[in-house]
Amino acid sequence: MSANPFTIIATVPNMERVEAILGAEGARPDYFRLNLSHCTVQQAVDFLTAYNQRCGDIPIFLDLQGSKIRLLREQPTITVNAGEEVVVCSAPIAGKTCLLVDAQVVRTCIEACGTHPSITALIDDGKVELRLLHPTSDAFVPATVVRGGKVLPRKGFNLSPHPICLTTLTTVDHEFVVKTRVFPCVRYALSFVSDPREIVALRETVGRDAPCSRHARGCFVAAKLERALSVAETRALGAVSDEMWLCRGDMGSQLGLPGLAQFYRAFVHVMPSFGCPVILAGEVLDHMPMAGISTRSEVCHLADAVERGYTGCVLSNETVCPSTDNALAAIRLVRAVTAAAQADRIVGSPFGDWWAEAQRALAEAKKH
Ligand SMILES: Nc1ncnc2c1ncn2[C@@H]1O[C@H](COP(=O)(O)OP(=O)(O)OP(=O)(O)O)[C@@H](O)[C@H]1O
Ligand SMILES: CC(=O)C(=O)O
Repeated sequence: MSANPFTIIATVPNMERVEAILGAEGARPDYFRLNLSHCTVQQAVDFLTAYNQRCGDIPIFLDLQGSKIRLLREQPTITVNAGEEVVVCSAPIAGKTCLLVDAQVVRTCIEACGTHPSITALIDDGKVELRLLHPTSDAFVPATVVRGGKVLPRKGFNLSPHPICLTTLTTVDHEFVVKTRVFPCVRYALSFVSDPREIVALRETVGRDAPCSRHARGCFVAAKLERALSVAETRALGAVSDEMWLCRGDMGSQLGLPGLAQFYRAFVHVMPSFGCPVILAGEVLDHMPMAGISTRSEVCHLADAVERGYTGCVLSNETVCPSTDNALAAIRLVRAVTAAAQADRIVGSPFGDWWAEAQRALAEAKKH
């Protein structure tokens, strides 16, 4: 069997899922990922202590929130319906259906509503959509639900264009980094980056002497591309990052789905010039968590990802989903499909003649 250079990063919610994955045949990912937005600093440290003992030789990405906006931890789980009136606020208000965000985000929404008549907020990658209305108080922003659904704590809250640009780490991320840099297996992924100074600040916070600073530039950092950026801005991020993740969940909320398609079409051609590996993230096998089977479309897209030169993918819901069986099946399927799609495997497959013909066609196209 040929080597499969396509790497798999599997998101895990807890050590039980790590154990289940490690104990299963043929479902071993190359890296794990823990999203720090869903745990406290102490929970992250406890998890990493156990992880380090069990499988510290497998690097794990710690995903930092950066400038990503999320509903607060205190957000009650509720269902909102299309047409319903709700409010966006930072603390519960009696008699109103509240969507809780940081006070700074409420202020940002109020300012934005003053200058733009129609602002949309997308929650949980667009599963719930709000139209923000003219605010009459500085405590909340009224909104109408355009697309109803379940609202859960800590889900992403997207305003487009994304209103926060950082040049350094937030206080919360700083605390996570200081407490987790002692684990040699740790790598970092930074959400919603827009400025290379954020990456530099992260490496400086980790420091050269930290146990996880085992790479050429110190600690390993993946920049998560999730918002509208120019080619020059993306190149500048690529120049200081060890790899970049194209995060299509949030990017789809930021650009809209037709916008994502337009951006994506051009992005793949510019990608080889970034000078660092690019990983595909967000809804890679979106049908697996619920259905336990992927669509043909998802499988073909994985083959395209190999062809385009993505060096791997991040599995999110696919491996945190309640069904361990479906999580294992997702990892196995990515492995099987991306291995089968490697050029040297196609040569010896029943499609070898197709591959030879494809190479001839590509060479011919290059001449013109
Ligand atoms: N450590 C965890 N504890 C509890 N639930 C988790 C944990 N990690 C992930 N989840 C659940 O799985 C979902 C998918 O995880 P994931 O981290 O990929 O998505 P996310 O919250 O949308 O963030 P991002 O956009 O950064 O990927 C989360 O929204 C959350 O509901
Ligand atoms: C994975 C991720 O962060 C996204 O697709 O938005």
